[in-house]
Formats: sequence, structure tokens, C-alpha cells
Amino acid sequence: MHAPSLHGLYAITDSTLLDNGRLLPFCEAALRGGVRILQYRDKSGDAEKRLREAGELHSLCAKHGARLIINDDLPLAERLGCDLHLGQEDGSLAEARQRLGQQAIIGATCHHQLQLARQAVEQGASYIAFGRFYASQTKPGEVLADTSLLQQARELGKPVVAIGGITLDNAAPLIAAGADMIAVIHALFAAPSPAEVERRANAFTQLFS
Ligand SMILES: Cc1ncc(COP(=O)(O)OP(=O)(O)O)c(N)n1
Ligand SMILES: Cc1ncsc1CCOP(=O)(O)O
Ligand SMILES: [Mg+2]
Repeated sequence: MHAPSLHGLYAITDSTLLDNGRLLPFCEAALRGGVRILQYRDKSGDAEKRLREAGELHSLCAKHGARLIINDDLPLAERLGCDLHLGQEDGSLAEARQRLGQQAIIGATCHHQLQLARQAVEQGASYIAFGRFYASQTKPGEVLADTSLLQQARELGKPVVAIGGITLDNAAPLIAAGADMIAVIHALFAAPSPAEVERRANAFTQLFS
């Protein structure tokens, strides 16, 4: 496994948008479009399906030189040898670091609070994620974060992720304010076809060049 670059477009799957056989073709299109960090985010609670889908995505990511990050589920990440993203209610970062090892990418949700990011870094997080920054169809109830937080968070010395309602039209100010990665669900995977996912992924990726 090559050294991960925690920079650029961070694509996150959604089990509703990517149902009916769309998960693999849409994710492959995103990878063709330049995604190198993909998160498997599935809230179904169907353990068998989650194991199968995450395994398939893991192989796909390996083919494209990308990393697969599992949302919420340390045992699944451990079983597949994947990376992990944990929210504030998703278990201990320190335990995850201990079980997945020093090389694993482990991300932490810090909402709109620098203090949560400080704690996450102390507990071994590889990156710190803030948001939502805009109106999000996926998580409308999340508290809004201020763009100034991104610049402040850079002082913690870890890659900074911005998330929440990010589109091709509103991403640039977040990158300018200090986001190393922009995490996107709807503006990428609500696309009507794999070709359009690839086009959008490519356009997001170019915002970083
Ligand atoms: C990159 C990234 N940032 C934030 C989140 C949100 O995590 P969490 O607060 O645990 O909410 P759920 O995604 O689990 O609903 C994330 N998944 N990824
Ligand atoms: C998981 C999550 N955490 C904060 S906002 C959000 C949703 C991001 O999805 P979208 O890009 O569709 O707003
Ligand atoms: Mg979570």
C-alpha cells in the first residue's frame, strides 16, 4: 500500500443514492475521475451486505490506488484491513488506533468545535473533519460551522476536512480557507449516471490543482 495523500476530493457513499446496483459503477466512476479517498457510509445495519459491499469497494480502491475508509465500524475496518472514520458517538479513537495500527488512516468528526479537534489529535486521529459548511440534503440538522475554523484548525498540524453541502459552485472558498480535503456525498453521487459522476469528480479534483 502506497503512502496516502490526505488531499483533494474525499467521496462518501450513501446507501440510498447508491442502491439498485449503483454502488460499484458509481464509485468506479468517481475513482476514474480522480478520487483517492473513498468512505463507505452505510446506515442499514445489515452486517452481511456491509461486509460484502465494503470488500468489493476495498478491491476497487486497491485497483485505483485509492484508500477505503469505513464509516462508524471499527470491527469491519479491522476485518478488511481498511481505514476508519469515527464520529463523536462512534467509539474510542485511541482504541481504534491501537487496533488498526500506526499506518491506518483514522479520521474524526469535530463538528464546528476546535476543542473536539484538539482531543481527536491527542487520541491519534490522522485527520480532523468539520462541518456542515452549507445546507446539506444528507444531514440537514448538523450545526453550521464557520469557514474561519478551517484556518484555525490548520494549527493543529493534521489534514483538515470540510464537509456538508459542498458543491462544485461553493467548494473553492473552503479550499482557500484551508481545507486539505472536501468531503462530498450528494453533489457527487446524486448524479444521474456514472459518466456524470466521473465528470463531477474530475471537476472537484481540478479545484485542488
Ligand atoms: C469525513 C467525514 N466527516 C464527518 C462525518 C460525519 O461523521 P458522524 O458525525 O459520525 O456522522 P455519520 O456520518 O456517521 O452519520 C463523516 N462521516 N465523514
Ligand atoms: C456526514 C455529514 N456530516 C456532516 S454534514 C454530512 C453530510 C455530507 O453530505 P452532503 O455532501 O450530501 O451534504
Ligand atoms: Mg458516525
